[in-house]
Amino acid sequence: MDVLVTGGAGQVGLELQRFAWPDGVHVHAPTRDELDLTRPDAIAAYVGARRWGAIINSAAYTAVDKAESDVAAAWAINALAPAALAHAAAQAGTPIIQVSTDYVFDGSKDGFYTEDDPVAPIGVYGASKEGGEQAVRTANPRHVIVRTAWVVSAHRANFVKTMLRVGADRPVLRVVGDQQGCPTSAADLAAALATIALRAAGDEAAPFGTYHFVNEGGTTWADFAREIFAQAAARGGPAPEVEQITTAEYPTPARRPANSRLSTDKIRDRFGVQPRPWKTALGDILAELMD
Ligand SMILES: NC(=O)C1=CN([C@@H]2O[C@H](COP(=O)(O)OP(=O)(O)OC[C@H]3O[C@@H](n4cnc5c(N)ncnc54)[C@H](OP(=O)(O)O)[C@@H]3O)[C@@H](O)[C@H]2O)C=CC1
Ligand SMILES: Cc1cn([C@H]2C[C@H](O)[C@@H](COP(=O)(O)OP(=O)(O)O[C@H]3O[C@@H](C)C(=O)[C@@H](O)[C@H]3O)O2)c(=O)[nH]c1=O
Repeated sequence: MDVLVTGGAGQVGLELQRFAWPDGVHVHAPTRDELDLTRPDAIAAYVGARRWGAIINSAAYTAVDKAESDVAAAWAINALAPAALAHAAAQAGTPIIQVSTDYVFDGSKDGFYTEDDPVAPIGVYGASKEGGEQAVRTANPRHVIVRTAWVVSAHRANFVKTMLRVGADRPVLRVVGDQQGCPTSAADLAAALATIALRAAGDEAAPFGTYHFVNEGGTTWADFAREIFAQAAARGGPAPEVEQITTAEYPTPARRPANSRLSTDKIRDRFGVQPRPWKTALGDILAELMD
């Protein structure tokens, strides 16, 4: 079976290629040069060229602050490209797995968001990703939308790598402590996506729909930073002090939800996926980066 992975050079796309797929599964991860997702004609041609078992769209415009002033580009990659991919997949009878984000929520809920909670994005990135969700739902009934959050890995730009880099230079870091979410290992997410893709490819009656996958447990960015440095210090890495500040004290172009913790009950129940605690997953990432 052939599986198409977009965004192959990204955090999740890289882990999808490293994943130990069963024998007989071939993962194709075209580069941006081989498949430019801003070109619907190129998407239709690439998808139509082969009989795909499943398509996993992990490509996205992920620069949350930059998206506020680069609206057309964010919408092109986060909404129009998923629409084209889902449409081409539907014409071939192929299931599509679309990766989405906790930033579709406004953060006003007190507790963990379920898949039934209403979306209300507060920034361009979240709005464009929500546009992608809607487009995929409309274009292809054989879809699985997987919302995730706070994705980290040993690759590309992410909060763990930023903290280690900045923490090596400064004795005190100021980090917001009033935004709650769920850190997620790109490798753990990739394993969940692979489970879903294999099921969706082989089962007409697979439980298509919208799901959440994050590592287990919630935290704040400040406490996430503290745990990064606690584990890094045990490996001989930097141990700066983390000063907890408010969102108002760390102004950014994009607003971010105050709470975007996601419930994973549905994916556990329907796909049998069991997320690990985020601190355990973080340990594997630091081992890869530092050992
Ligand atoms: N990172 C996070 O914290 C979170 C991510 N998500 C979602 O998870 C998914 C994966 O994110 P992640 O792996 O972290 O993202 P990355 O930013 O690491 O990777 C995104 C990938 O998309 C590719 N891409 C962007 N534009 C185009 C284009 N026009 N044509 C082809 N490829 C393009 C990039 O290509 P290139 O290498 O050339 O730049 C890159 O390989 C996304 O859907 C994202 O919205 C959800 C929640 C949190
Ligand atoms: C670097 C830094 C950030 N912060 C704050 C800013 C922000 O509120 C929070 C996280 O900042 P970042 O810019 O690293 O993360 P951000 O770009 O908001 O991460 C998001 O990316 C997109 C793609 C998603 O889908 C989300 O789930 C989420 O992971 O930490 C500090 O308070 N101090 C610091 O030194």
